[in-house]
Amino acid sequence: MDMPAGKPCDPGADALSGFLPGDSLFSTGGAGIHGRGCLLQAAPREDVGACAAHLLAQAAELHADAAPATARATDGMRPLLLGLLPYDPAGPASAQLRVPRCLRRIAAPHEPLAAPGAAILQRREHPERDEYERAVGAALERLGRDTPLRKLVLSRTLELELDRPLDLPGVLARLWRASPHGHTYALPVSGIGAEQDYFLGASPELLVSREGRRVRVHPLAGTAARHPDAAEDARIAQALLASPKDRLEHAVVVEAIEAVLRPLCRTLNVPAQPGLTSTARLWHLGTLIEGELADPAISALDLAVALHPTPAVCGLPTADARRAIAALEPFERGYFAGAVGWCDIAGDGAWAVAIRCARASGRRLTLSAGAGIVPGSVPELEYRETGNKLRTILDALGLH
Ligand SMILES: C=C(O[C@H]1C=CC=C(C(=O)O)[C@@H]1O)C(=O)O
Repeated sequence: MDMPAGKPCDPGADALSGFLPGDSLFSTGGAGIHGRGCLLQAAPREDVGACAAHLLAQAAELHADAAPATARATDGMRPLLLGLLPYDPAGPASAQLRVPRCLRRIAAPHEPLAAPGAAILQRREHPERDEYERAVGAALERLGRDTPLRKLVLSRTLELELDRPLDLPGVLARLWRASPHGHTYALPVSGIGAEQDYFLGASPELLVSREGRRVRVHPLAGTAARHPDAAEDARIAQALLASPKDRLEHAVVVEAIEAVLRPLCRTLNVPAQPGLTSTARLWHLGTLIEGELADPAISALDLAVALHPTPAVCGLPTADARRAIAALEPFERGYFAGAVGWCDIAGDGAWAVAIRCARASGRRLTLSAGAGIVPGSVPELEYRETGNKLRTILDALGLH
């Protein structure tokens, strides 16, 4: 096992130019954590929280043994892990927890970034448009029946083969620049060295953050495509805020989150009305929920595990929605619609909903996006909405 301070960690002066195969990234707003290599890792199937606590305790011991050089190797940060939780804890993808060998804080890239210039050799939508729209129709039928199901999220994928391997540092820099208020992330998911598969993206949605007792959650649900004309863009945003269908889609998410957090918090503020959040391409309804933990031993990762999957990516009731999704989606979600983030040894951390993402394997990428279906959803519009969500990654690749 490599010691954390054995080698100096000098990934390069520029924010992401020194990003190497095996490195990890998670950013919130303008500040990022860049992890170099891997000191310890685990792929727990069950009890992710306990496994993380054990991993961090081991890391702390190693850090203590290498005390004088530790501050240099970890940029003064406490031992922390970067992690990825799959959408389905019982599915084939297992949770990934890794304590990087070295850590450093990095800032968002500020130079204008050239488009990567990759071209698409092959593209395949899975499911294809007709099949996706039929699945939305079938979901609407289920919602209309006498069932407890109130919402489910249906997704689709876009598989691409590029003419060259993905320029990961370049794409991450472009994702981060285009999502200055979101969470840009990249974690290795399998393979070794240059052959490493990555799960990457730029999520606008905070699943949960914890700092001491302070907890924040910022669920998003309800979407409209932005418009280049400012007046029209503002009109679209107001129409979204007033849309009963989108308000319902959003309210279901807030209700589920409140039900999880209320028993864990001694105070909890849940605004009665959603606000608006924007990305480069989309408007979303969002509600910032803030609270104070009753028990400070509950870590950011424990909270992420408790909340995941929210109805922003699954549905309500969760078990019914999960079953309906499994019946209607013809693919395995893997890490899409999971959670990605970090947690340190004090239990502080931040986790984003793993959306606006792709799994990359050399020249091959699988992009995924979903849309919340409630009574009143229109299959064609949900297809278009998922297309707009896929553009987060396509824009970063310089593709259309
Ligand atoms: C499931 C996704 O987005 C979620 C987050 C914001 C808005 C959503 C919506 O309006 O459907 C989704 O709940 C995705 O981007 O794949």
